[in-house]
Amino acid sequence: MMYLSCVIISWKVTARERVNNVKLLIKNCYLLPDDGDAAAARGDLAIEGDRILKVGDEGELPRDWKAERVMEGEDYLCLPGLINCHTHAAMTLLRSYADDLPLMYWLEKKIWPIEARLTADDVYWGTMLALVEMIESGTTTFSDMYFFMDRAAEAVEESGMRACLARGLVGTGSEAETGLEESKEFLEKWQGAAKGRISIWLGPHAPYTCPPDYLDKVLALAQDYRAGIHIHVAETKDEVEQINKLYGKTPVEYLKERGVFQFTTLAAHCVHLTAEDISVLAETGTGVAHNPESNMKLASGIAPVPQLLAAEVTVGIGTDGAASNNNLDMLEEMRTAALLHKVNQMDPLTLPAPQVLSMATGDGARALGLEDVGLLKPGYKADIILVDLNQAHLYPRHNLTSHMVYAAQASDVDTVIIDGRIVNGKAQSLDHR
Ligand SMILES: CSC[C@H]1O[C@@H](n2cnc3c(O)ncnc32)[C@H](O)[C@@H]1O
Ligand SMILES: [Zn+2]
Repeated sequence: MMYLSCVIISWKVTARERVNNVKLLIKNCYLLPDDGDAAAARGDLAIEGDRILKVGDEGELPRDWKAERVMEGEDYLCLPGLINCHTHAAMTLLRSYADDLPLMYWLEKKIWPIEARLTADDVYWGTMLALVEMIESGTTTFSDMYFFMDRAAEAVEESGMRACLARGLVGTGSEAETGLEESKEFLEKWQGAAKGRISIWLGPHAPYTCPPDYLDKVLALAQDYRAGIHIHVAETKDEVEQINKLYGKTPVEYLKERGVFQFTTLAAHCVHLTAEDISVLAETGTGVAHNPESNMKLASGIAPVPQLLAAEVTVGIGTDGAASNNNLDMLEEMRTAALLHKVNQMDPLTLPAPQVLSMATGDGARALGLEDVGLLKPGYKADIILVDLNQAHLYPRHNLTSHMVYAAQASDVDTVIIDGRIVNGKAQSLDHR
């Protein structure tokens, strides 16, 4: 833990000159066209405070507007920050701790026993490690479900990141009531904190850990606090069988019957769905967090993403925790999503690059109910990444959208801006070009 805290503190020091909400102008950078067409145009992007003021030709700069800081964008692609729709940040501490196992064995025999021994401090440092990894690889918002969430929220506040945080809730055993109490206190203390960068959700873990009477209590809390619900759904065949045995329903039917989908809901995984389940998710406006690498590694299956998209369900992308992935790299996750569904459908037209990039940005934001996040548009939050295109693997520049999905690497991310602030360590290099 000592070594980990030294690494993180040194990252914080490198990023010490975070630029605070100034008038920032990124000049002549590449901007992707809205329709993901081949040609990326060049243009300027202006930020004032926490918001985008102007992008390329969109919007007008006031005549007397003068940038306080100018960045030359010549070799940079400017993108909305990536949105990791489902993770368990502090599980970085369990990276490569238990691999090559199926979900339930992995959880019951390996993960839950060691999680029972984690302390609040562990969760702070594990979350901090995740934040460094996510920010340095271009993620600007994440949606998390774990415990000791006060400490996770502290880490988020310090890092400058945007996050939707949920205290995970298991409805059996002594933890059940404590979890509800803690969720209530968490909502009261942290909803809208860190200048609005933190949103608090409720995190009933899964249909198989949350019996009906417990889900009802969670929903009563959701009603009182107008909070969203973040839940694992239909992740494995075993889950579907177990819920069918218990309630004679699919996991989605079970949650629908309890009234879960009447609230803003983020359903993680959704691997094993019926056609009827997909209609329910579409009709209720439920967002889905697709986690292809975790689903592949735990051999849970392949989520019916093309079918969900055809039904107009909003699908974002997540990494899941670092113990089942084993990293938090959203560029890699995009590439996996695109390739997995093409080969699964035996159709290279499935999940084209522009669609996958939207899932990892604007669609992810919509799945998290963040209305002014995820797009480079005037009035939107200034959550922006600059990717350094001057890399052997990013030449020639035929199609920059494709480059982001199929060729870019985490280390290409140069500058990360969240809420108008530069939050990463490498960013200062731009100043000296
Ligand atoms: C109660 S806090 C969250 C809880 O979820 C566990 N978890 C991590 N990955 C998964 C997954 O893929 N499916 C179900 N549960 C998962 C994590 O270890 C925490 O205990
Ligand atoms: Zn998960």
